[in-house]
Amino acid sequence: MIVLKFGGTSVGSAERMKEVALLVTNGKKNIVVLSAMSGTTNTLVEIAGYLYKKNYEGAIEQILGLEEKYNKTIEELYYSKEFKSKGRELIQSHFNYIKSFTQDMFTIYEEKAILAQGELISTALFHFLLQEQGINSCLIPALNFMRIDKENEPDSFYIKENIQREIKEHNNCDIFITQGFICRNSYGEIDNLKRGGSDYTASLVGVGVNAEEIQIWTDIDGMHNNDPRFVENTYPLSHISFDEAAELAYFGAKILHPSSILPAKLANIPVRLKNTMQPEAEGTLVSSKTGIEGIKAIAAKDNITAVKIKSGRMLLAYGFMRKVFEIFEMYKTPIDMITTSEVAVSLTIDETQNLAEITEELKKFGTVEIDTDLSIICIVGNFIAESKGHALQIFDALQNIPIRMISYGGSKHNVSVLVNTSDKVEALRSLNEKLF
Ligand SMILES: Nc1ncnc2c1ncn2[C@@H]1O[C@H](COP(=O)(O)OP(=O)(O)O)[C@@H](O)[C@H]1O
Ligand SMILES: N[C@@H](CC(=O)OP(=O)(O)O)C(=O)O
Repeated sequence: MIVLKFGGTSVGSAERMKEVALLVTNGKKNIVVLSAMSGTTNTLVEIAGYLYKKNYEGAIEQILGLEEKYNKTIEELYYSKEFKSKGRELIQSHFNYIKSFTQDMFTIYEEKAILAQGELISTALFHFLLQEQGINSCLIPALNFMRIDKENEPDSFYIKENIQREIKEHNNCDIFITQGFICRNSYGEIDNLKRGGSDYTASLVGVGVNAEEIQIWTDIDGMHNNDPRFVENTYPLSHISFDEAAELAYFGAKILHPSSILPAKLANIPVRLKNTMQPEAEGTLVSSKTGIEGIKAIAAKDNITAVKIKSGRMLLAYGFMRKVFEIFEMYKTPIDMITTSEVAVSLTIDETQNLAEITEELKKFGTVEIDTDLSIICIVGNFIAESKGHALQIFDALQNIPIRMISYGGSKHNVSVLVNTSDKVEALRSLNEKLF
């Protein structure tokens, strides 16, 4: 079995959906994971924003705009009157549900239910499309098998058991369609795997059914060596290892959700990144093979905050680091980079909801400085300990850029530098010129 995930741009119009239909019908029993049509989740987030503020006029305007977009898509998507009418009914029922929130209390639970509508609609529309084409497809609702636990981590055992049950129950189907992104939480409420989470769904589904391969179909021909949104002349990498892909995804390569590689790595299921608009392009294969030595790619992660704790008294004492880390653990805030000196510890975080409380706690150990608007530039590759010159190349490329922190040697796949976000694009371009 192969799991094929199509992102928002890949199902972003009637025309695109028809192309996806051609790609998934290759005679095999595949599982298709779909995101919401592009722009939908962003609009649903905006609608939720209006509803929180009780700005019903603003909410209704957005809701009607989105509904109209879907009604237009229906006209282009289906050929027969029967399916056009089925599509319209489906849209009406989802939008009546969304409109119902303009009359009631609005909390995070309602927000999550609204955000789920994008994937519920795209998968139902796609299922109708395959049915109209005479393809024997089945919808298997993600809300029946995708679950996260109290720590917001996927419940792998539950997912495996329930997706396999769903597939068995629909044994006569040729193509299985399910929603990316959405799930239930440990209380059974509708929840999600965070923005961009459909890749994560694909990976968890792939592991749940022990797939031959997990394919992530998007709007670019694979993982590029640098961020194509900021740098010209980037190129796709034909092969990278699980570790390299995980570092790139975590440090900002938007093509993959940060958590999507780990489940595939643990189950040793290859992940292939493909371009829906150019299916013949080779794409990128992510697997356990390490590949050649050297620098492979660069990514950047924004919205980084640096926290510096200065304490002449405590640092030399053993146990100091543990106390610092415990505070971040207490507030469930992951640390990305860390450096130490004799009198200070500097570290970076990207989740700042609890920064005020963390700062108060840290002040018990010394003075605390907070720096915002920073970016981590992550240089990824296979740096074996004996090889020389990589650091020199990197710092030569960054000679005109103020560097705030450096992390080298933490893993053999990653060198990270912290820069001001205002210098990020120049840093990415300069590294591109010097390294590739
Ligand atoms: N290193 C990279 N390689 C490829 N794409 C990247 C990279 N870094 C950022 N991107 C961006 O990721 C986009 C694809 O991700 P995304 O927009 O989430 O797709 P989808 O909607 O299919 O999930 C590309 O269009 C590209 O601009
Ligand atoms: N629709 C969700 C989930 C997702 O993964 O979308 P995409 O595959 O288009 O990045 C989002 O926009 O966050």
